[in-house]
Amino acid sequence: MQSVEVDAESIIRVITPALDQSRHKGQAGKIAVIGGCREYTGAPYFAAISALKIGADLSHVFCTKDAAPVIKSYSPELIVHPVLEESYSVREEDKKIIACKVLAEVDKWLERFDCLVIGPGLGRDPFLLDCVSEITRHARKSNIPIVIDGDGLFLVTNHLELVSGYALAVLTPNVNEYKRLVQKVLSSEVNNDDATQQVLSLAKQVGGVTILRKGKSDLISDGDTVKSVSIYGIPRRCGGQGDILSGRQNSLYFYH
Ligand SMILES: NC(=O)C1=CN([C@@H]2O[C@H](COP(=O)(O)OP(=O)(O)OC[C@H]3O[C@@H](n4cnc5c(N)ncnc54)[C@H](OP(=O)(O)O)[C@@H]3O)[C@@H](O)[C@H]2O)[C@@H](O)CC1
Ligand SMILES: Nc1ncnc2c1ncn2[C@@H]1O[C@H](COP(=O)(O)OP(=O)(O)OP(=O)(O)O)[C@@H](O)[C@H]1O
Repeated sequence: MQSVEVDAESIIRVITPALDQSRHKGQAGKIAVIGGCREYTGAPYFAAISALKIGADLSHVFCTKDAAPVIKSYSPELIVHPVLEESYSVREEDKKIIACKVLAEVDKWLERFDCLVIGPGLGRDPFLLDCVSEITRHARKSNIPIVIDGDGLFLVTNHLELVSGYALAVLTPNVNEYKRLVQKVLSSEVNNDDATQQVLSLAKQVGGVTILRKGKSDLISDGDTVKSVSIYGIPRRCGGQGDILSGRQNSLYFYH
């Protein structure tokens, strides 16, 4: 099976709304990133700021208390909520009540968002991931589009029910994340000889979510068709490029 190469630049030009003096703040997009912990403060920043650079009006970050002052210091444009907690800062007996508080804090804002990115720099702390599972469930109940990236993919690969059958979810796996997804969902290994068919099967098997497999050519499938984007960027492969993609994806999803 062949993928269809698309002209991503032309599509972006068509879907991005023109600047218009009659619009008010928020109409070009209110997005949020769920991510950022002790180790990773760059990833949520890259995702949140790139959504703004693409044209969103408001960009929020929900991160751990440790990560928040750092992310705030990168940019005054971001609205940063220090609400997530990792196990090391929560006593066992307080976990239930803290989890409820985290969820209540996020719920206050959730319905205002046009799209969420879940995962850049989230880390893998079990307590934090449990809270993020609940946030994902709430977002899904409210029909908010979600882009899952980074450690969010680690979470959903182990809990496929969080996204399974949710057509408003986009998963953006890199090489490692894709391999884990293929092994979990298709019980097989990555097949680069028929990459198009495999990404199609994967998207279908997860119930029509969109899979964007990052690589030399990005392959994108919703379980019905497969598109590819082969525009070449820069030859450097430094950390953070996927985070920028997921943040931009967030704004573009809303425009589309
Ligand atoms: N500044 C920040 O805050 C940033 C934070 N980040 C956050 O970190 C979290 C974990 O994400 P991650 O990117 O570190 O883990 P993962 O994707 O498993 O890669 C790890 C190793 O896998 C390999 N490898 C990767 N690609 C490959 C390829 N194409 N082909 C072959 N091998 C490949 C390569 O291993 P090596 O070759 O060095 O052995 C690489 O070193 C996540 O939350 C993310 O959002 C990042 O966004 C970066 C900026
Ligand atoms: N081998 C490659 N050649 C050209 N472009 C690539 C290659 N691999 C990835 N890319 C591009 O780089 C972007 C980021 O992909 P990458 O695989 O680095 O994501 P990631 O590992 O999730 O990034 P991050 O460091 O932000 O976590 C993708 O949009 C993809 O188009």
